[in-house]
Amino acid sequence: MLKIVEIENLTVQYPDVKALDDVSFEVNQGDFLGIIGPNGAGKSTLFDVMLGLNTKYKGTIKFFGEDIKKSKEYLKEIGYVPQKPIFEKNFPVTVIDVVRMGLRNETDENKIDEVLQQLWIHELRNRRIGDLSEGQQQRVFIAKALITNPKILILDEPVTGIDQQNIDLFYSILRELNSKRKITIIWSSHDLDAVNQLANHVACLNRTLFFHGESEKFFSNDELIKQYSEASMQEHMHHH
Ligand SMILES: Nc1ncnc2c1ncn2[C@@H]1O[C@H](COP(=O)(O)OP(=O)(O)OP(=O)(O)O)[C@@H](O)[C@H]1O
Repeated sequence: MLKIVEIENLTVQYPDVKALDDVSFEVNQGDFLGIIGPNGAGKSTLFDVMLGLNTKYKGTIKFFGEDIKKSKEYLKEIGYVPQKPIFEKNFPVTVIDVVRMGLRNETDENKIDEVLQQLWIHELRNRRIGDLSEGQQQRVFIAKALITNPKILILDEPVTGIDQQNIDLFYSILRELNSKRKITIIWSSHDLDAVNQLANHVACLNRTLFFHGESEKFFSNDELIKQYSEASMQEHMHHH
C-alpha cells in the first residue's frame, strides 16, 4: 500500500504548552482518517505542521516518501479546508470568485462548473460569499480546495453553526470524494458518531496519540472509548 503521509516522533513545544508529544502515525493512499480530540488536543497544530505553516517541530514528516523539509512540491497535492476561513462579511466576492481563487494555472471554467455541481453549490455561484450560511460556505471552501485535483483533502471541521441537513450533505460529499474519486481524506472532527460512520481509520489525539488504527477496532471497544473519554475530559478540566 502506498504511504501518503508518515509522521514520526512529532513534538511541538509552544512557549507555554507542549501541543504535540511524540506523535507517530501513517496514512495510506485511499484512507479516510478521522482525527478526534478535545479542544486544545493539538489538531490544528498537527495540520499547521503538515501544511508547512509551522516549521518549529521535532521529528520527521514525510509526504509521498519525502521529508517536507526538503521540498514543498507535496503541497500541490493537498487541498486544505481551514476551520474558519477568514474573510469580511461584506467582502464583495461571489462563490465562483472564491472557487476560482483556488486555481493555480489558467482558468478552466469547465472544471469550475464540475466542482460547483459536485458540491451542490452551482445554484449559489453568483451569490456573495458572506451572505451564505456556514454550511454553504463550508462547501464553497471544499470546492476551492478541490479545484486543483488534489490527491489529499485535509479538513479542519468547524463545530458550530451548521444545521443537520447541511452536515448530512457534507458527510455524503466526503464519502463520495473518498470512495469514487479515491481522494485520501484527513479530517478532524468532534463528532464521534460521524467518524465512526465515515472514516476507516481513526487517530485519537490528546497531545499524545491515544489510539491510531482501524475505526472498527476503536469503536467496537467500549473500554477503549471509555478510557479515551475520561482522559479527554480530564485534559479539558485541566485547561478550563
Ligand atoms: N501559536 C500558538 N502559540 C502558542 N500556543 C499555541 C499556539 N497554537 C496553539 N497553541 C496551544 O497549543 C494547544 C493545542 O492547540 P490546537 O489549536 O492545536 O488544538 P486543537 O485540537 O486544534 O483545538 P480545537 O479543537 O479547540 O481547535 C493549546 O493549548 C493551545 O492553546
